Amino acid sequence: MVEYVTAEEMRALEANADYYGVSYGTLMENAGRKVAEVLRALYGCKRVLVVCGKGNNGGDGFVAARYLAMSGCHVSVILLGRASDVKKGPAVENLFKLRMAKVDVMEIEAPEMLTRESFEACEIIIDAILGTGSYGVARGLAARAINLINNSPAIKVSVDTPSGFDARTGQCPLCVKPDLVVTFHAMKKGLERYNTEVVDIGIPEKAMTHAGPGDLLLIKSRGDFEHKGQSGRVLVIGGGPYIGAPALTAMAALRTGADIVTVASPRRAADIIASYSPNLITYPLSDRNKITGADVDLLTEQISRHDVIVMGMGAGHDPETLRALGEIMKLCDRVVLDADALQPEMPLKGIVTPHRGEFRRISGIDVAGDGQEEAREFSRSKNLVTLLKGRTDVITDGQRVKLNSTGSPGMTVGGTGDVLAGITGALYSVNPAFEAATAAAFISGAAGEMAFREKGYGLLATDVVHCIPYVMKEFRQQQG
Ligand SMILES: NC(=O)C1=CN([C@@H]2O[C@H](COP(=O)(O)OP(=O)(O)OC[C@H]3O[C@@H](n4cnc5c(N)ncnc54)[C@H](O)[C@@H]3O)[C@@H](O)[C@H]2O)[C@H](O)CC1
Ligand SMILES: [K+]
Repeated sequence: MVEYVTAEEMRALEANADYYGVSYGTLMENAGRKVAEVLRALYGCKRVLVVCGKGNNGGDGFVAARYLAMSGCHVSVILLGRASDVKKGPAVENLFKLRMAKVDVMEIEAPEMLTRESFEACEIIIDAILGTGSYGVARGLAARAINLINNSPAIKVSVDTPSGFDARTGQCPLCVKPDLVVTFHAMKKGLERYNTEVVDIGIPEKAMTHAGPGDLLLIKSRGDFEHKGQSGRVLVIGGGPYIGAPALTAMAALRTGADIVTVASPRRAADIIASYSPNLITYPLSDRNKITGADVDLLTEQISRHDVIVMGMGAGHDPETLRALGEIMKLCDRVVLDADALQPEMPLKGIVTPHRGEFRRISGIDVAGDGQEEAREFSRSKNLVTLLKGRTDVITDGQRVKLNSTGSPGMTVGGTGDVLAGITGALYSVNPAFEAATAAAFISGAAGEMAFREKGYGLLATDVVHCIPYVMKEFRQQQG
């Protein structure tokens, strides 16, 4: 079965590869070298013209040109722009390396410099103008070059995608018509219509199996929206015998980017939480000490005014409370269930975030190994997403499985599970469940690592909450 990846998924894989030790530069070196190897194997060493864009696709072209030149081929390079326009990072480095290898690079500063002759004195043209970063119809110098390439009698080899190909739509209004496409790592939708070779460029297994910064690229959070409330409205239903748990969940949801977080708790807990932080809106329930059946109707309106409901933390095991939680769950669409809401008789749905003991309680299964198969089967049978917490977390929707190994020994302190539930709820309010749970596990663990670096074993769950925005900012900044 052909496995496809989207442009966004490739960007996420690249970011995870970099995080797991295979840098962008190494990926580009591997990509360009593979293009040169495939081309030499198929066509031998002909006169080659490499046409490069300003982005990383062009960077691959610089690397391919260097390898072909070093193996004795006659290579010339056209850059559609000035050297100073080339994307910072591995592309610029490889333009420098290419020039150090004494390969001539012609910088095109004006369209009239691109003439039919430029594309005729060669037998092979490598099209490294646009790759997965292309959007919309090819324009400017790229459009002119595409037309001239297509009018040339030379063999055309496209790097990653034919330039002008929109990897989001698979459409190609104005595209290079290649004899061969050498695409990286996996097929892209729409490339089936070309003679395409998929080459491995060394993306490590862990970049695919484990959560990483790339998974933050696949989700939206505050900053991706304009108006208040668009970044998600989370209702936390919990508290009673315990008061801190729902407060930790709520603060974590705010720190992750939810716009509005309301805590619905029994009256005593609600009063204390309201005094704990002015950032939190509290909604006192009917009884002073525990969640009861009277709260089911009381909460109907609140539930309709929020995108996600995070339930269970600190609610206790009183039979009336558990019955009430089960009834409330039936009113919810998107829900994150944690702690006391994780009972076998409950109508479990949405995202469940059990540790192994809670997983045993809801599934009857004692997880032996890493829990992947057990969690996947449970998610499949219940049609929900399981985030099974452990030294390595397992996130699954019954089909896909992702592992998360961020986290620190200090996170055994009480409350970190409440924090994870809050992060999960905030992300689930504006993202699909599986992507939200994967990113939440990564963020929670990375925030725990940051807190551990600062506080060692003395870290508290509130320290983890404090680190959430720093972690999110750090990883999103790295992606540019
Ligand atoms: N996926 C991997 O593991 C690797 C991918 N590599 C290569 O990187 C490109 C993607 O690079 P990126 O910099 O994101 O974008 P592009 O180079 O494709 O293009 C960006 C460049 O082009 C301009 N632009 C965008 N759309 C258009 C348009 N319609 N018309 C004209 N110009 C356009 C934009 O302004 C930028 O300047 C991927 O395909 C791989 O080839 C890594 O190098 C190796 C690992
Ligand atoms: K290309």
